[in-house]
Amino acid sequence: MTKIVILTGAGISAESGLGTFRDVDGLWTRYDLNDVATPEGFARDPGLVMEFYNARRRNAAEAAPNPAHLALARLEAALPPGSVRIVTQNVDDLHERAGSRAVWHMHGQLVRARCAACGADWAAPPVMRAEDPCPACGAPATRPDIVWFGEMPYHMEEIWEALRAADLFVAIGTSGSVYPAAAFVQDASRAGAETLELNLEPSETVSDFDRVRHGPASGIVPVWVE
Ligand SMILES: CC(C)NC(=O)[C@H](Cc1c[nH]c2ccccc12)NC(=O)[C@H](CCCC/N=C(/NCCC(=O)O)S[C@H]1O[C@H](COP(=O)(O)OP(=O)(O)OC[C@H]2O[C@@H](n3cnc4c(N)ncnc43)[C@H](O)[C@@H]2O)[C@@H](O)[C@H]1O)NC(=O)OCc1ccccc1
Repeated sequence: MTKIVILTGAGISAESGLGTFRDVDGLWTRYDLNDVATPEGFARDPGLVMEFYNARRRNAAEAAPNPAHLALARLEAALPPGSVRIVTQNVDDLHERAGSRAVWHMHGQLVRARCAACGADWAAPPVMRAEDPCPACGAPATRPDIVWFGEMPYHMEEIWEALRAADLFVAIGTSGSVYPAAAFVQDASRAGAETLELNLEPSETVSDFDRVRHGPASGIVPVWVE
Protein backbone atom coordinates (compact mmCIF):
# COMPACT_ATOMS: atom_id res chain seq x y z
CA MET A 1 0.00 0.00 0.00
CA THR A 2 1.48 3.32 -1.09
CA LYS A 3 1.83 5.72 1.87
CA ILE A 4 1.32 9.41 1.05
CA VAL A 5 2.07 12.24 3.51
CA ILE A 6 0.68 15.64 2.47
CA LEU A 7 1.90 18.83 4.22
CA THR A 8 -0.39 21.83 3.69
CA GLY A 9 0.04 25.52 4.47
CA ALA A 10 -1.89 28.77 4.18
CA GLY A 11 -1.69 28.71 0.38
CA ILE A 12 -4.25 25.88 0.15
CA SER A 13 -6.83 28.06 1.95
CA ALA A 14 -6.00 31.29 0.09
CA GLU A 15 -8.66 30.71 -2.58
CA SER A 16 -11.21 30.15 0.19
CA GLY A 17 -10.60 33.78 1.16
CA LEU A 18 -8.32 33.11 4.18
CA GLY A 19 -5.21 35.32 3.99
CA THR A 20 -1.76 33.75 3.97
CA PHE A 21 1.03 35.04 6.25
CA ARG A 22 3.86 36.22 4.06
CA ASP A 23 2.22 37.17 0.73
CA VAL A 24 1.33 40.77 -0.22
CA ASP A 25 -1.12 42.05 2.52
CA GLY A 26 -0.46 38.75 4.33
CA LEU A 27 -1.25 38.50 8.08
CA TRP A 28 2.35 39.18 9.14
CA THR A 29 2.33 42.41 7.12
CA ARG A 30 -0.63 43.63 9.18
CA TYR A 31 0.25 42.18 12.60
CA ASP A 32 3.59 41.70 14.35
CA LEU A 33 3.82 37.93 14.94
CA ASN A 34 5.71 38.69 18.18
CA ASP A 35 2.57 40.43 19.50
CA VAL A 36 -0.09 37.91 18.40
CA ALA A 37 1.64 34.53 17.90
CA THR A 38 4.07 34.14 20.85
CA PRO A 39 3.50 33.25 24.52
CA GLU A 40 5.27 36.51 25.42
CA GLY A 41 2.83 38.52 23.27
CA PHE A 42 -0.12 36.77 24.95
CA ALA A 43 1.29 37.57 28.41
CA ARG A 44 1.77 41.23 27.40
CA ASP A 45 -1.69 41.80 25.84
CA PRO A 46 -4.10 38.80 25.96
CA GLY A 47 -6.98 40.99 24.74
CA LEU A 48 -5.16 41.81 21.48
CA VAL A 49 -4.34 38.14 20.88
CA MET A 50 -7.90 37.00 21.60
CA GLU A 51 -9.26 39.65 19.24
CA PHE A 52 -6.84 38.45 16.52
CA TYR A 53 -7.96 34.81 16.82
CA ASN A 54 -11.65 35.65 17.30
CA ALA A 55 -11.51 37.48 13.94
CA ARG A 56 -9.71 34.54 12.26
CA ARG A 57 -12.20 32.09 13.77
CA ARG A 58 -15.09 34.16 12.35
CA ASN A 59 -13.43 34.36 8.89
CA ALA A 60 -12.77 30.61 8.85
CA ALA A 61 -16.38 29.84 9.82
CA GLU A 62 -17.61 32.03 6.93
CA ALA A 63 -15.19 30.42 4.43
CA ALA A 64 -15.76 27.21 2.43
CA PRO A 65 -13.41 24.43 1.28
CA ASN A 66 -12.13 24.95 -2.30
CA PRO A 67 -11.41 22.39 -5.08
CA ALA A 68 -7.95 21.69 -3.60
CA HIS A 69 -9.37 20.66 -0.20
CA LEU A 70 -12.12 18.62 -1.92
CA ALA A 71 -9.61 16.81 -4.18
CA LEU A 72 -7.55 15.70 -1.17
CA ALA A 73 -10.69 14.35 0.51
CA ARG A 74 -11.51 12.41 -2.67
CA LEU A 75 -7.96 10.99 -2.75
CA GLU A 76 -8.27 9.77 0.86
CA ALA A 77 -11.66 8.17 0.13
CA ALA A 78 -10.40 6.49 -3.06
CA LEU A 79 -7.37 4.77 -1.48
CA PRO A 80 -7.17 2.03 1.19
CA PRO A 81 -7.55 3.36 4.76
CA GLY A 82 -4.23 4.64 6.14
CA SER A 83 -2.76 5.45 2.71
CA VAL A 84 -3.19 9.24 2.96
CA ARG A 85 -2.17 11.40 5.94
CA ILE A 86 -2.61 15.20 5.92
CA VAL A 87 -0.26 17.16 8.20
CA THR A 88 -1.47 20.76 8.17
CA GLN A 89 0.12 23.92 9.49
CA ASN A 90 -3.29 25.56 9.07
CA VAL A 91 -5.49 26.32 12.06
CA ASP A 92 -8.69 26.45 9.96
CA ASP A 93 -11.00 23.38 9.66
CA LEU A 94 -11.44 23.42 5.87
CA HIS A 95 -9.81 19.98 5.38
CA GLU A 96 -12.33 18.36 7.74
CA ARG A 97 -15.22 20.33 6.20
CA ALA A 98 -14.12 19.03 2.78
CA GLY A 99 -14.41 15.46 4.14
CA SER A 100 -10.79 14.63 5.01
CA ARG A 101 -10.46 12.44 8.11
CA ALA A 102 -6.76 11.69 8.56
CA VAL A 103 -5.70 15.26 9.48
CA TRP A 104 -3.07 16.33 12.07
CA HIS A 105 -3.10 20.05 12.97
CA MET A 106 0.54 20.47 13.99
CA HIS A 107 -0.01 24.18 14.85
CA GLY A 108 -3.38 23.77 16.57
CA GLN A 109 -6.97 24.68 15.65
CA LEU A 110 -9.16 27.81 15.80
CA VAL A 111 -12.13 25.60 16.80
CA ARG A 112 -10.40 24.48 20.04
CA ALA A 113 -9.62 26.34 23.28
CA ARG A 114 -7.02 25.40 25.91
CA CYS A 115 -6.42 26.15 29.59
CA ALA A 116 -3.04 27.82 30.22
CA ALA A 117 -3.18 26.51 33.81
CA CYS A 118 -4.15 22.80 33.59
CA GLY A 119 -3.77 22.13 29.83
CA ALA A 120 -7.35 20.93 29.34
CA ASP A 121 -8.84 21.63 25.88
CA TRP A 122 -12.45 22.04 24.71
CA ALA A 123 -14.52 23.24 21.73
CA ALA A 124 -13.99 26.99 21.37
CA PRO A 125 -17.02 29.34 21.50
CA PRO A 126 -17.14 31.81 18.53
CA VAL A 127 -15.82 34.61 20.76
CA MET A 128 -13.24 33.75 23.44
CA ARG A 129 -11.89 35.93 26.29
CA ALA A 130 -8.72 35.19 28.31
CA GLU A 131 -10.63 35.50 31.59
CA ASP A 132 -13.17 32.82 30.60
CA PRO A 133 -13.05 30.06 33.31
CA CYS A 134 -11.58 26.68 32.34
CA PRO A 135 -14.39 24.04 32.36
CA ALA A 136 -11.95 21.56 33.98
CA CYS A 137 -10.09 23.51 36.70
CA GLY A 138 -12.07 26.78 36.80
CA ALA A 139 -8.96 28.93 36.35
CA PRO A 140 -9.59 32.16 34.35
CA ALA A 141 -6.74 31.11 32.03
CA THR A 142 -8.24 30.45 28.59
CA ARG A 143 -6.06 30.67 25.47
CA PRO A 144 -6.55 29.66 21.81
CA ASP A 145 -5.42 26.04 21.19
CA ILE A 146 -2.79 27.34 18.79
CA VAL A 147 0.98 26.53 18.69
CA TRP A 148 2.84 29.81 18.87
CA PHE A 149 6.45 30.55 17.90
CA GLY A 150 8.80 29.01 20.47
CA GLU A 151 6.27 26.33 21.38
CA MET A 152 6.47 22.63 20.53
CA PRO A 153 4.24 21.65 17.60
CA TYR A 154 1.64 18.89 18.11
CA HIS A 155 1.88 15.28 16.89
CA MET A 156 5.67 15.50 16.25
CA GLU A 157 6.42 11.84 17.15
CA GLU A 158 3.57 10.55 14.90
CA ILE A 159 4.59 12.96 12.11
CA TRP A 160 8.22 11.81 12.12
CA GLU A 161 7.07 8.19 12.11
CA ALA A 162 4.76 8.87 9.13
CA LEU A 163 7.60 10.65 7.27
CA ARG A 164 9.91 7.67 7.84
CA ALA A 165 7.26 5.32 6.35
CA ALA A 166 6.20 7.56 3.43
CA ASP A 167 6.57 6.51 -0.24
CA LEU A 168 5.47 9.96 -1.40
CA PHE A 169 5.69 13.38 0.35
CA VAL A 170 3.72 16.28 -1.13
CA ALA A 171 3.86 19.90 0.11
CA ILE A 172 0.94 22.16 -0.90
CA GLY A 173 0.66 25.94 -0.41
CA THR A 174 3.53 26.48 2.01
CA SER A 175 6.52 28.87 1.80
CA GLY A 176 8.86 26.51 3.67
CA SER A 177 9.88 29.31 6.02
CA VAL A 178 8.83 27.89 9.40
CA TYR A 179 10.45 24.95 11.21
CA PRO A 180 10.21 22.06 11.93
CA ALA A 181 7.63 21.80 9.06
CA ALA A 182 10.08 23.26 6.49
CA ALA A 183 12.48 20.36 7.16
CA PHE A 184 9.91 17.58 6.54
CA VAL A 185 10.83 17.32 2.84
CA GLN A 186 14.42 16.51 3.83
CA ASP A 187 13.23 14.05 6.51
CA ALA A 188 11.02 12.27 3.94
CA SER A 189 13.72 12.29 1.22
CA ARG A 190 16.27 10.85 3.63
CA ALA A 191 13.83 7.98 4.32
CA GLY A 192 13.56 7.25 0.56
CA ALA A 193 10.28 8.99 -0.26
CA GLU A 194 9.64 10.70 -3.59
CA THR A 195 8.89 14.41 -3.03
CA LEU A 196 6.59 16.86 -4.88
CA GLU A 197 5.96 20.60 -4.35
CA LEU A 198 2.55 22.02 -5.43
CA ASN A 199 2.65 25.79 -4.85
CA LEU A 200 1.77 29.10 -6.49
CA GLU A 201 5.50 29.91 -6.81
CA PRO A 202 8.82 28.33 -5.79
CA SER A 203 9.05 27.97 -1.98
CA GLU A 204 12.18 28.62 0.09
CA THR A 205 12.87 24.84 0.03
CA VAL A 206 12.04 24.22 -3.67
CA SER A 207 15.52 22.77 -4.31
CA ASP A 208 14.82 19.95 -1.85
CA PHE A 209 11.99 18.53 -4.00
CA ASP A 210 12.30 15.86 -6.75
CA ARG A 211 9.37 17.36 -8.73
CA VAL A 212 7.51 20.68 -8.64
CA ARG A 213 4.30 22.05 -10.18
CA HIS A 214 3.51 25.72 -9.75
CA GLY A 215 0.09 27.36 -9.98
CA PRO A 216 -3.03 28.04 -7.87
CA ALA A 217 -3.88 25.08 -5.60
CA SER A 218 -7.53 24.91 -6.75
CA GLY A 219 -6.19 24.17 -10.26
CA ILE A 220 -3.07 22.04 -9.81
CA VAL A 221 -4.18 19.86 -6.86
CA PRO A 222 -7.29 18.34 -8.57
CA VAL A 223 -5.14 17.69 -11.70
CA TRP A 224 -2.50 15.91 -9.57
CA VAL A 225 -5.16 13.85 -7.76
CA GLU A 226 -7.04 12.74 -10.94
C1 LIG B 1 10.06 32.35 11.44
C2 LIG B 1 10.85 31.06 11.53
C3 LIG B 1 12.25 31.21 11.07
N1 LIG B 1 10.78 30.60 12.94
C4 LIG B 1 10.65 29.29 13.20
O1 LIG B 1 10.63 28.43 12.34
C5 LIG B 1 10.48 28.97 14.65
C6 LIG B 1 11.85 28.88 15.34
C7 LIG B 1 12.72 27.82 14.81
C8 LIG B 1 12.68 26.52 15.19
N2 LIG B 1 13.61 25.81 14.48
C9 LIG B 1 14.27 26.65 13.65
C10 LIG B 1 15.28 26.40 12.72
C11 LIG B 1 15.75 27.46 11.99
C12 LIG B 1 15.21 28.75 12.22
C13 LIG B 1 14.18 28.99 13.14
C14 LIG B 1 13.72 27.94 13.85
N3 LIG B 1 9.71 27.74 14.81
C15 LIG B 1 9.00 27.58 15.97
O2 LIG B 1 8.98 28.38 16.89
C16 LIG B 1 8.18 26.30 16.06
C17 LIG B 1 6.68 26.60 16.07
C18 LIG B 1 6.26 27.33 14.87
C19 LIG B 1 4.72 27.41 14.81
C20 LIG B 1 4.24 28.84 14.85
N4 LIG B 1 2.81 28.91 14.53
C21 LIG B 1 2.32 29.07 13.31
N5 LIG B 1 0.98 29.09 13.09
C22 LIG B 1 0.06 29.09 14.21
C23 LIG B 1 -0.23 30.50 14.55
C24 LIG B 1 -1.25 31.09 13.61
O3 LIG B 1 -1.64 30.45 12.62
O4 LIG B 1 -1.64 32.20 13.92
S1 LIG B 1 3.42 29.21 11.98
C25 LIG B 1 2.49 29.79 10.60
O5 LIG B 1 3.44 30.24 9.64
C26 LIG B 1 3.88 29.14 8.90
C27 LIG B 1 4.22 29.44 7.49
O6 LIG B 1 3.17 29.76 6.81
P1 LIG B 1 2.68 29.07 5.42
O7 LIG B 1 1.54 28.21 5.80
O8 LIG B 1 3.77 28.45 4.63
O9 LIG B 1 2.17 30.42 4.75
P2 LIG B 1 3.03 31.56 4.04
O10 LIG B 1 2.16 32.74 3.99
O11 LIG B 1 4.39 31.69 4.63
O12 LIG B 1 3.22 30.97 2.57
C28 LIG B 1 2.08 30.71 1.78
C29 LIG B 1 2.58 29.98 0.54
O13 LIG B 1 1.44 29.62 -0.25
C30 LIG B 1 1.65 30.03 -1.58
N6 LIG B 1 0.33 30.39 -2.13
C31 LIG B 1 -0.35 31.55 -1.97
N7 LIG B 1 -1.56 31.47 -2.61
C32 LIG B 1 -1.62 30.22 -3.16
C33 LIG B 1 -2.59 29.52 -3.96
N8 LIG B 1 -3.74 30.09 -4.33
N9 LIG B 1 -2.32 28.25 -4.35
C34 LIG B 1 -1.13 27.64 -4.00
N10 LIG B 1 -0.17 28.25 -3.23
C35 LIG B 1 -0.42 29.51 -2.83
C36 LIG B 1 2.63 31.20 -1.53
O14 LIG B 1 3.35 31.25 -2.73
C37 LIG B 1 3.51 30.82 -0.33
O15 LIG B 1 4.62 30.02 -0.75
C38 LIG B 1 2.85 28.07 9.02
O16 LIG B 1 3.46 27.07 9.74
C39 LIG B 1 1.75 28.72 9.85
O17 LIG B 1 1.12 27.79 10.66
N11 LIG B 1 8.42 25.62 17.30
C40 LIG B 1 9.61 25.03 17.53
O18 LIG B 1 10.52 25.09 16.74
O19 LIG B 1 9.66 24.32 18.73
C41 LIG B 1 10.91 23.66 19.05
C42 LIG B 1 11.07 22.44 18.17
C43 LIG B 1 12.18 22.32 17.35
C44 LIG B 1 12.35 21.15 16.57
C45 LIG B 1 11.41 20.13 16.60
C46 LIG B 1 10.29 20.30 17.42
C47 LIG B 1 10.13 21.48 18.18
